[in-house]
Amino acid sequence: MLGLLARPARAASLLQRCASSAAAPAARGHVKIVEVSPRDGLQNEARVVPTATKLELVRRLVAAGATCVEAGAFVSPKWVPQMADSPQILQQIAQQRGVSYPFLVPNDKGLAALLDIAGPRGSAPGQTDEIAIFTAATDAFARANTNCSVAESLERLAPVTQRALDAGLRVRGYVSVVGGCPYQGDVDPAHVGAVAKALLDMGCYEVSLGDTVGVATPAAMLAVLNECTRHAPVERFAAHCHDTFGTGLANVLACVDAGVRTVDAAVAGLGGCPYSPGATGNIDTESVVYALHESGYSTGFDLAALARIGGWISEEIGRPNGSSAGRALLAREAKAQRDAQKETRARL
Ligand SMILES: CC(C)(COP(=O)([O-])OP(=O)([O-])OC[C@H]1O[C@@H](n2cnc3c(N)ncnc32)[C@H](O)[C@@H]1OP(=O)([O-])[O-])[C@@H](O)C(=O)NCCC(=O)NCCSC(=O)C[C@@](C)(O)CC(=O)[O-]
Repeated sequence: MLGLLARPARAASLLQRCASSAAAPAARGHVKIVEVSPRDGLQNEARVVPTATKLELVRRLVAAGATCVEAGAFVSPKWVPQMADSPQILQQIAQQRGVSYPFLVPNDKGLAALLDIAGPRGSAPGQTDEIAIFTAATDAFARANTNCSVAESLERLAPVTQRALDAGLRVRGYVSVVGGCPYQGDVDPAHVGAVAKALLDMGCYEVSLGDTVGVATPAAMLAVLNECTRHAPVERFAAHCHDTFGTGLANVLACVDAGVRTVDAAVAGLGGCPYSPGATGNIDTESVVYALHESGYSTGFDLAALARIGGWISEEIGRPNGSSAGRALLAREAKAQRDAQKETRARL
């Protein structure tokens, strides 16, 4: 991929090819993208984003090829006001066959509220087939995020997980601050491995490794992955990278090279971390999809459609588009449209 940078003409034609088709060659297999923008991307927005906009974001992402969209969080609205309409989202989401819509659940109260709407799996309306539970690699971050230590959060989450599994839901786990903590600094990868193991032992089908504040490097993510894979095969782990220091995409690609086949990302690089000053959003889905397609992986996404969603949602919430890949694709599309109009006028 880096070779492209030195060859603008080839880069331009690759961009055009990427923008025109989701069906890039997939010689190296499929990477699942968990689109987290409706939840992780929007949760820190100070201005309330209308429920209809969130639903439209989910709808557009699925239309662009997403098969897993993290659609909201049944957390305390006192802690995260932006997620207060998650029950309405779950009720109103136009669910598509073959697409998962996980919701974050921090405790029994959140699960009870979700099950009140969703019911056991298979009982419509408003069903989801998946929840995501979350803890951290450090006590300081766990306290800031969930008001309890890591050990306490695991104790709290075990019965939540069991109850969700009994209701037929799949449970995904998150470990935050795997690459560094804004309060405690360095994080021991072996400790991340132990927390990830606890989530897997509980019944999580997968654990997403969150570089929450975007400080990890590829070497750091690989050290974490090495420790985690002492406990379970690499397919049980996902990469969740933020891009504060510009290493997000390199971290994702290093993890994929090491065998990770699920990557979390947010369109337009939406997001941020309320507990880490200056932390930027999630790695943008557009650059992840571009880099994966160009590296021979499939993702199922239509990159041009994704770029349009990034432009649209950025305008809706009044933020600059945080995806440089998305901005480039949109600029090229706009130029192609202008050229086509010029040509039409010239022919008349
Ligand atoms: C865990 C708690 C609830 C503990 O919060 P607490 O204050 O210790 O709990 P509490 O039991 O004392 O409850 C406080 C109030 O919240 C209510 N409450 C309690 N639970 C719920 C619930 N589920 N749904 C709705 N309301 C709830 C509860 O009823 C009570 O209301 P009051 O009685 O005062 O009116 C709180 O700390 C919380 O909600 N934290 C969530 C914070 C959060 O959502 N953070 C962002 C998601 S994690 C993340 O972004 C990282 C990730 C996943 O993306 C990966 C990465 O990047 O690393």
